[in-house]
Amino acid sequence: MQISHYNLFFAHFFLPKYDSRLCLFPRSIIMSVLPPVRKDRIVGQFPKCFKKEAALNTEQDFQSKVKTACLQQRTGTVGRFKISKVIVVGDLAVGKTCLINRFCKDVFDKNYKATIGVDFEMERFEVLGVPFSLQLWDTAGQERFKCIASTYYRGAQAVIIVFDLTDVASLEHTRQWLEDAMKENDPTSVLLFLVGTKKDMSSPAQYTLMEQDAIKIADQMKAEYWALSALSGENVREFFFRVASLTFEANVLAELEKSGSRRIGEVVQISSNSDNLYKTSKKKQSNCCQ
Ligand SMILES: Nc1nc2c(ncn2[C@@H]2O[C@H](COP(=O)(O)OP(=O)(O)OP(=O)(O)O)[C@@H](O)[C@H]2O)c(=O)[nH]1
Ligand SMILES: [Mg+2]
Repeated sequence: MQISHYNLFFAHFFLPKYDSRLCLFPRSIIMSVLPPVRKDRIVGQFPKCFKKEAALNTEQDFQSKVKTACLQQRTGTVGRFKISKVIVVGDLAVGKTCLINRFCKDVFDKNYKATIGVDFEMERFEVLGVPFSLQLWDTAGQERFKCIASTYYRGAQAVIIVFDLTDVASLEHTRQWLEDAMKENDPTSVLLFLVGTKKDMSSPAQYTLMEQDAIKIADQMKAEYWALSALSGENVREFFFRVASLTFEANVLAELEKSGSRRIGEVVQISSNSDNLYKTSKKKQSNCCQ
């Protein structure tokens, strides 16, 4: 689903209850807007990282409490009406649009057409039997469009910082892109990915040198490193499956934590005042205002 500026205009003015921080739309809108999950978007196994030395997680499988929650359909808003926002940032012409287009539409355009402001694509997955949607925001790298694009950074659950494997300056600039993206987001809850594109254009010797530097930067940023090619498609699907799975797992864990803390609150209330079991929220409010 290619969203033009007219579509963004529509989203802003005609979806009034959209909460950009939580990425929550009313369920009726989600049901009518989202396409069904494609067969090739079903994630059954935990996707592997690209490089163990620059990975967010080196586990072989989803956490067992996540698998149990999915089996028991206890995933809260995940799988029902929550959409996770992913922003894609990086210098101009590094290949952000081509990367998204290769994954979402399986096309590649060799002609450069600068993104003006932002575009977004919606991708639906099914992870461990639970439907899960990613909203992929493709932002402009050109300086003159940066201020428009940066207004869409807020509320991201994952940030993909892209550089060109044949252009060392674009790798150096990734620190600045990270800083800008983090001004609008909570660094403790955002998943970071550092992605080198145009692998098909890089000679093995050039690639090895670039990868050493990229892994160092990824480590400092606490990001997961990937190298891929939108032209050949190498690693593109694997990468987005990894983004979807890690984001999904983080969302389910957050839901489990939320429902766990609600239960703990109830137990405290029951033992402290057995006369009225429904006073939990009032008591909490008065405590927090003291
Ligand atoms: N050989 C090769 N060329 C690529 C690859 N990815 C992108 N390109 C080319 O790089 C140029 C820029 O690609 P875009 O995807 O438009 O770059 P962008 O990062 O979206 O640029 P802005 O929208 O200006 O920020 C185009 O000419 C693409 O064809 C790749 O993996 N391999
Ligand atoms: Mg673009």
